[in-house]
Amino acid sequence: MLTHFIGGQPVASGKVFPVHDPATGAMVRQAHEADPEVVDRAVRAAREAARDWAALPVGERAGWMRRLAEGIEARFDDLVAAEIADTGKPLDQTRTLDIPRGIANFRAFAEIAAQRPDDAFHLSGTLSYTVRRPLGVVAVIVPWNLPFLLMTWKLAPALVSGNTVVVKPSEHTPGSASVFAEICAEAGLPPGVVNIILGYGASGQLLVEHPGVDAVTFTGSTKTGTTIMRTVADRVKPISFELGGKNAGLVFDDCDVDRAVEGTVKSVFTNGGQVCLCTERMYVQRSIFEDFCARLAVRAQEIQLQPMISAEHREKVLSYYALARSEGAKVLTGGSVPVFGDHRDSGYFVEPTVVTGLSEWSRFNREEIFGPVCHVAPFDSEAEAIDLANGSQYGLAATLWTTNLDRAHRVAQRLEAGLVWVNTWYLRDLRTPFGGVKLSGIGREGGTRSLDFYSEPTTITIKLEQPDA
Ligand SMILES: NC(=O)C1=CN([C@@H]2O[C@H](COP(=O)(O)OP(=O)(O)OC[C@H]3O[C@@H](n4cnc5c(N)ncnc54)[C@H](O)[C@@H]3O)[C@@H](O)[C@H]2O)C=CC1
Ligand SMILES: O=C(O)/C=C/C=C(\O)C(=O)O
Repeated sequence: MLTHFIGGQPVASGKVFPVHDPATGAMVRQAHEADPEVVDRAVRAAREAARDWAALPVGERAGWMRRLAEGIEARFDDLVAAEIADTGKPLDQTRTLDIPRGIANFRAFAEIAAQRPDDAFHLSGTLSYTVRRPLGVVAVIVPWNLPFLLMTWKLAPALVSGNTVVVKPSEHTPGSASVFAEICAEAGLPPGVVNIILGYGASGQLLVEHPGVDAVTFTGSTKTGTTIMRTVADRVKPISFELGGKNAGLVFDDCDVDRAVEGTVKSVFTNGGQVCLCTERMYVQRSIFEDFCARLAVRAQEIQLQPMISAEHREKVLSYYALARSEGAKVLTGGSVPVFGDHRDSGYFVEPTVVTGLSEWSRFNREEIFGPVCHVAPFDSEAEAIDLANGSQYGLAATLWTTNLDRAHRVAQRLEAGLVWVNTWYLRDLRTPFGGVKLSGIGREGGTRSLDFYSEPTTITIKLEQPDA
């Protein structure tokens, strides 16, 4: 039974909820659900720890980040097991991406914070300099698709900046967060610096509306992002949001087609398509359209399947497969539920799916599906390709495939997206700004952008006495 982690201690509450293995549908564990009393207790614990934690020199907090990274390394296998039990991710991906990124997040932000120079300006007899103060208590609300990666992506910069935190992982994936609570305790992190509460969206709602919470960082659906925005509006709490995507991939006929097909397989199907950066709208130059579609459909049939996170999410993805048909799509591959003939038949799998033939105005091409699926459409000119890519209410990521360097720069700079990858997908440098435009989010995290969000600057200006001439 998983408990909350508050003030350095495991804490139980009245109600519990089940967590299922998406690969089999079986219940793997139960977890306590945070009620108003638990949420209040967690926020109070964070507030009590805030002053001493903020008072530590940044170098000491960076040292704590390195110790947490070592703690993750020591519990690597436990974290891998917890993440797979909750999500059904492939072992290889979990060992090479999800958990290593947790380690990298703590190490990267330890260095970025410790090495960041302070601002100072000298102007006609004045000296101005800036000191940065933490925000206080930060609510960290994260989703189920990359649970450990995304939690630590926010925790590391929040903590190294001097904030204390209350984290609420997704109700579908409390496992790795609970192992992380043990890591914090084993490392001897001061009680109350990291608090973790478990529960559904209602527990998250209680957390963000708590008057003791100073700021909210959230990754998840645009719908929940707008709810949180409304909730915190009265208190003008700072927010940082990474929300949904309906990302475009552009394939020009001067590309390396093998590379473009393989890259597209990754960008559409990684993590079962359950990454906000995944591509759902492919646009391919007409001269190579038929060949590209045929090759993508073949490769889609060969990939290792990953289940959808829940029965409900599978229904949502399948409803879009049905919608594609009703809107008149041609299904090139997939469109249904795979049959394994074993225990996976009670899991939450869907077939990787590639469709064509829909208009840009179809719901299928406008709404985030968040599954292993894409629509492929032809284009004739560079200008048309850019218009198609930009014709979305989302603007998180875009991918383009071309060997023409001028075109790569020209097109990349005209795409309305926070991130553009050229001849690759999901290549991350943790120092770069990360986030989206339009319905895809507010603000940027990554590198010093994260430190800017998790702290407030105070500018101090001193009038210097001029020496007598
Ligand atoms: N772009 C992204 O990164 C993600 C997008 N999604 C999309 O969202 C759809 C719904 O999935 P959900 O798991 O329901 O995502 P969600 O955005 O509702 O959940 C993310 C987190 O927010 C919490 N939450 C929910 N309501 C809240 C509230 N009012 N106040 C505070 N916290 C709250 C949840 O418990 C979870 O920890 C998916 O089908 C998918 O399309 C889901 C996860 C990540
Ligand atoms: O930071 C990363 O590398 C990945 C981020 C992915 C998301 O924010 C998401 O899928 O929601």
